[in-house]
Amino acid sequence: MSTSSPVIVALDYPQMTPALELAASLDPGACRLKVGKELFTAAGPVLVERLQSMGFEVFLDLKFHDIPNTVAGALRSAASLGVWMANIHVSGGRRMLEASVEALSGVSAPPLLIGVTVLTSMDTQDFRELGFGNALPEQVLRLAALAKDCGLGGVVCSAQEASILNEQLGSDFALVTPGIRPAGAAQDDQRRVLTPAEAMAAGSSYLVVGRPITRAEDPAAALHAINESLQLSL
Ligand SMILES: O=C(O)c1cc(=O)[nH]c(=O)n1[C@@H]1O[C@H](COP(=O)(O)O)[C@@H](O)[C@H]1O
Repeated sequence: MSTSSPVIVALDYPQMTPALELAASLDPGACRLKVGKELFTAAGPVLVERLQSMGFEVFLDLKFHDIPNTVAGALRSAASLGVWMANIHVSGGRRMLEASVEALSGVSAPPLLIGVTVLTSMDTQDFRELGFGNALPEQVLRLAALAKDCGLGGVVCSAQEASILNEQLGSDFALVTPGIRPAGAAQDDQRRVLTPAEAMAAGSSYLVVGRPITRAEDPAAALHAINESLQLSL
């Protein structure tokens, strides 16, 4: 099932059971689901298939970052699971990005291929420590422009960078934004954050939301409140 909600709920759980319980409490018409490194390492492809058979579109967030041949193979495996979205690190460089696009070119109904720019857990200080000479938003724009040039469908970035990316790269390039926190919610380890409504106003295409939903007393109600704040009645 497809949904008009931009919300992707991050299922960051250590095992299959709590992930399936949470999924069962949500409506596939009201969100998509993200399976990341922790859950996929524990539960594997079977879990992805279970979520899809419950009607959810799945973002397989394994952030591949390796030599071109290895990433291309990993993406072919992801595509064979029938996932809706998959991601790779743009900092793997042009040849890795082009090999990724090429790997999916022969696949029927391939996942939307998204490049990770600068993680939303990083702030300017973390970024400087890595020795980058330019400012953080400039680096996000540089990586996003490279991703677009290589044929990716969009990038993961902070919603704080969404308006500049939209302006420079056009609105048909998807912006997937984690670091979403409803007003008053704990920031946790995220650093570049915006509220759901602010992120949409800035030009985000999809909002990745984990703990504000999964750790809520009533996750379905927390998701509903976010959709309502976006004036979506689903
Ligand atoms: O690729 C991602 O999804 C991702 C990229 C990024 O820059 N920052 C980021 O937080 N994420 C993921 O988005 C989710 C955010 O979860 P919460 O911080 O709990 O809302 C986590 O599953 C992260 O792995």
